[in-house]
Amino acid sequence: MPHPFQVTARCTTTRARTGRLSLVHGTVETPVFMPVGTLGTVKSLTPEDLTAAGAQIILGNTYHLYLRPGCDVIDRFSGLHRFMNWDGPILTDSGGFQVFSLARLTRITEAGASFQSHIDGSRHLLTPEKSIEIQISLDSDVIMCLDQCIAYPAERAAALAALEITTQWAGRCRKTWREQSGEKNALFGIVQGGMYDDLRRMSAEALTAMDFSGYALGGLSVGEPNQMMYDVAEAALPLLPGDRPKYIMGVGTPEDLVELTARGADMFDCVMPTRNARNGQLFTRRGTLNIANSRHRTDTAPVDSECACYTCRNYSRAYLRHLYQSRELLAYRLNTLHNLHYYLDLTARMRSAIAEGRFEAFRKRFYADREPGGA
Ligand SMILES: CNc1nc2c(CCNCc3ccccc3)c3nc(N)[nH]c(=O)c3cc2[nH]1
Repeated sequence: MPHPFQVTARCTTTRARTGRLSLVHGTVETPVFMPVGTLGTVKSLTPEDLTAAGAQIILGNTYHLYLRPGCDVIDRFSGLHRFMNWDGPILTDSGGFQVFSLARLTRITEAGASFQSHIDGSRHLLTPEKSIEIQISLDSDVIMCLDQCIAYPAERAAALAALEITTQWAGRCRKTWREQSGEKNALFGIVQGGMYDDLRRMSAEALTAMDFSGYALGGLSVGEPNQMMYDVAEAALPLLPGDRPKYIMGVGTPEDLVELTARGADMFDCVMPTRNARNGQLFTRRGTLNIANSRHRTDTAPVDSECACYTCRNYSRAYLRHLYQSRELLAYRLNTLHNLHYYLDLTARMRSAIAEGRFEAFRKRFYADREPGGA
């Protein structure tokens, strides 16, 4: 299929832009935040909840789903959509990052990543070909190349070695994708290179030459200072083709989404809205608040008086604090519904601001609303 992305509006004073990504299971308006659904579920939410909250595309994960429930189970449903009853677009990560961050006794060779399952200790070899085959069997709309994410800090030589393996694997991924999926779904290359601008340029040029449907910046949000992440993204994003979507993996806070959209990024994923919800940290326009704090004990107001989500329309901070203190299951669901709505609404407001030529005003207001001590 011709590459599936077109830019629909551009900011004149920053690199922010809106775009449209046409995928097999639907169209995605960018900038977009993609809720993480590691094990075929965005924890505590149904697909109807996700749609009501404004989710356009969700994330699945090759590593997790391959280990449990296993591809043979998902094959019975012809893919992840029917298995989890989500009929919108799905992006699957290739498993590289999860092997490094979750598995034990991982060994990387040119062949692939050999590792021990964090579930039962069984040994596996994840090759570029295998990762693409699993993502095709998941019927993923956006497939990610298998890559090697380098930790932070990393010596230049280690960053170079990881990007060379990543580049070699990208070629093998593209070959398998062309042979086995007929290019039906989109395939994204992942730029590595640590915090070294010259290595990032080398990686971006090598992947651009292979002509992918879209490109991701990997190797960020791995413990580096925030400003360093912004600087690496600022230097690397313009090296990628302007007519292809640019995805920054594992990012980030609301501020990160605003700052990286301003630098030209189109797609984001992060566990923060869902994970922090389960830890009682709620996002609002004024900043974050911790619902366990005793100051909310008798507060009859919603989390955020300007929020239109189900939680804010129906429940008070006092009730949410009570549920959280009681470790009631409903606490996780209501907190997650709110946080996900906040992230999805933030990206929807950015899309409108860019389309209407007022992104800088939006960015100023975003910071002006935030109270120093949080919400
Ligand atoms: C949090 N910081 C961070 N995350 C990164 C990820 C994973 C992105 N999230 C995908 C996901 C999908 C389903 C379930 C859970 C997570 C990366 N993935 C790849 N392939 N390569 C990276 O360099 C890379 C770098 C990252 N930094």
